[in-house]
Amino acid sequence: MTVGVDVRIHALSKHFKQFRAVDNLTFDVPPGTVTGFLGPNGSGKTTTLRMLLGLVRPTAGSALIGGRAYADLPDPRRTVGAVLETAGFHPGRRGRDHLRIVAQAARIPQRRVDEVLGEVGLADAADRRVGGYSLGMRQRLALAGALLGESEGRPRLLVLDEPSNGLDPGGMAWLRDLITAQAAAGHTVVVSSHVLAEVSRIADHIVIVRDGRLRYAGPAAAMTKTLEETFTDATS
Ligand SMILES: Nc1ncnc2c1ncn2[C@@H]1O[C@H](COP(=O)(O)OP(=O)(O)OP(=O)(O)O)[C@@H](O)[C@H]1O
Repeated sequence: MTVGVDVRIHALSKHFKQFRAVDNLTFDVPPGTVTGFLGPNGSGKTTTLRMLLGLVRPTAGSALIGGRAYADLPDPRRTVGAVLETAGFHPGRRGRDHLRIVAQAARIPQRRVDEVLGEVGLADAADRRVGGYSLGMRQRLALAGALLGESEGRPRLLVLDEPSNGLDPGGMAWLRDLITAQAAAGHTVVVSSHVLAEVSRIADHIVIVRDGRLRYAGPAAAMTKTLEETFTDATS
């Protein structure tokens, strides 16, 4: 097993005019672990993840994946998979066609499309238009897109922003198994979620932010209280 991709957030800030959405944030994500990225609504989690993925330009600081900014990765879609939001699909497109287009753009073999459709439980719905998908089905399609670039023996980073949104209980259990299997295979997973009970079952490492600032970072095993109590202490 190869363990490789770490994430380093250093003195990262994003200001929207006078508003500090992310404020001098520094933390590391160890490679091959699941890191739970937590914080109340509006605390800057999505903005941080978008900067990590090169979608938002930082006001200051850096967000590095294996020592490089996303834009400098030689093969970003194969190194990083992300689930950010489920609203961005073309409603008239079929699930399989959406993935085919993503695969083609990233020079990922088309055979991966059917593999990931099976992995996320969408094989039977692959030829339906995404506009008719439920929220949970769109979330599964987003996860399929994040898994497309995976290839044998190559460590990756998965960035998952609220991935359990809309999933039914079976879907939540499936997602939990997927995330722990990813880390067991040497991949790094950063997952933001408000479902603390789920996070406490899967996370090796916990990062908590509030008002764009770091409030807690450390191994889950080192917490002296429950995740709920740690979260409340860190954010009140
Ligand atoms: N493009 C933007 N322009 C202005 N303000 C923004 C922009 N993007 C985010 N913000 C603000 O930055 C703050 C942090 O937002 P962000 O989405 O990062 O929080 P979050 O922790 O992901 O919240 P949630 O848990 O609700 O998803 C919010 O107050 C939000 O309104």
